[in-house]
Amino acid sequence: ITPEVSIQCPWDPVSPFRLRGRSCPAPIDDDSESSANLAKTPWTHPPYCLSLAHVEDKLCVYSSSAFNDNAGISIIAHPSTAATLVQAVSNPVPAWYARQHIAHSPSTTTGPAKNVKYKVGTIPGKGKGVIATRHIDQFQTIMVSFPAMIVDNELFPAEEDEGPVEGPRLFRKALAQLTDRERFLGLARSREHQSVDVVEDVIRTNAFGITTLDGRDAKGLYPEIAVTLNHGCDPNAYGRYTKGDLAMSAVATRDIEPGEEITISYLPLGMPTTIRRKSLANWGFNCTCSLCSAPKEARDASDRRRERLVELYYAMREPDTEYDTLVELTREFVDIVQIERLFPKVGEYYQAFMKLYYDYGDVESAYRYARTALKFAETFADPEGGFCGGLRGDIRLLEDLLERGEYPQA
Ligand SMILES: C[S@@+](CC[C@H](N)C(=O)[O-])C[C@H]1O[C@@H](n2cnc3c(N)ncnc32)[C@H](O)[C@@H]1O
Repeated sequence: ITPEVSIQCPWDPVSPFRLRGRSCPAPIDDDSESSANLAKTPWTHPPYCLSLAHVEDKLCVYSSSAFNDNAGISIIAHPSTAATLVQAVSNPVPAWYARQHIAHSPSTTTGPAKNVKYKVGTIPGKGKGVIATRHIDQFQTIMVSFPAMIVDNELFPAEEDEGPVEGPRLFRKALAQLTDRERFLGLARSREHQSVDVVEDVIRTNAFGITTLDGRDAKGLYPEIAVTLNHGCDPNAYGRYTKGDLAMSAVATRDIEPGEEITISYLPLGMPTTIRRKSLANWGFNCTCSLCSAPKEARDASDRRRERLVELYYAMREPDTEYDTLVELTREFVDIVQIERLFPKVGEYYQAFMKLYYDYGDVESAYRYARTALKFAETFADPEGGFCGGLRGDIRLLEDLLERGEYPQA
């Protein structure tokens, strides 16, 4: 690693408090030459690196004690990934707004809990949970959390495989360098009976899957969200991750009234009961959410609708599907999405519709679906992420086609 080399940061921050187009600092690791650059970074400890047997580059622990109002962060990543995280970790902006929602944790609250529309209370059958105290509008951000840890998925092979033997050493260092260790250790574990490292267990049980700016899959641990929000199979909130500032927010998928429990889905949305049960086994609890505890007929009806969505998805793609049939199938699909309230998936679904209608030469409908897809994606996905960027490009292309009128009519 050559310290002088500065790579172009793949992120143009949206925040007005940060500069556009700044380059990322050079990657640094534990060799003496590169650690001379430590002062230019937010890292408060020298990188602690291990060369893993089957991995090309080193994996290192990077920590910043000041991050997120001194809660601290530890990151286990390749040096090149850590370099792309420097901007987000240096950003002092999140502190005031990340902390304003932690009303239930006075020891860590530095300011008045303004705008907090919920409280933490007891939920029958689920332990603690989050309850709305005021009306929350659909699409509103309910809470924001910043990560205590980010770990490259290299340390998390498939459940049945053993992780690299060096894993526990990296995990231990990451925990030791965390300012607020209680915030981490207070989280649930689900493999206490097995010989799994505590840090690994906490992360496997509570972390969200995220992608770093350089496209690496990782796990992000967001304690405030993980410790409070219970799982719902028909949730009224959705976890939205924004790469540029590393925030995870809970966004309302529909209007929420005071007294309602706020839930997110721990699983991909839209799964039928049997698959949900199997997947939830990973968390080791019997789901008592509104859908799982609904009468059997209601659950079966929901399952049928969810299974029907998959059938429709394939039927719409059949090459011999007539245009009129496509329109009918789309209507049925949209109706089910409404009934099952799968609003965070509208971006993805409507993007697929855009492609299909375009293939049928119906550019006007393709354009309408693309616009709606973008509106939902900007709410539930990362507005600066690749999915939204791709949609914006598609919309420009479709606008251009519509303006020129140069396309075969449906
Ligand atoms: C991240 S914690 C959420 C807060 C937790 N209720 C508590 O009191 O600490 C996840 C745990 O909450 C419980 N939980 C979450 N969603 C649930 C659900 N839908 N049904 C039953 N228990 C649930 C399970 O014990 C699960 O392991």
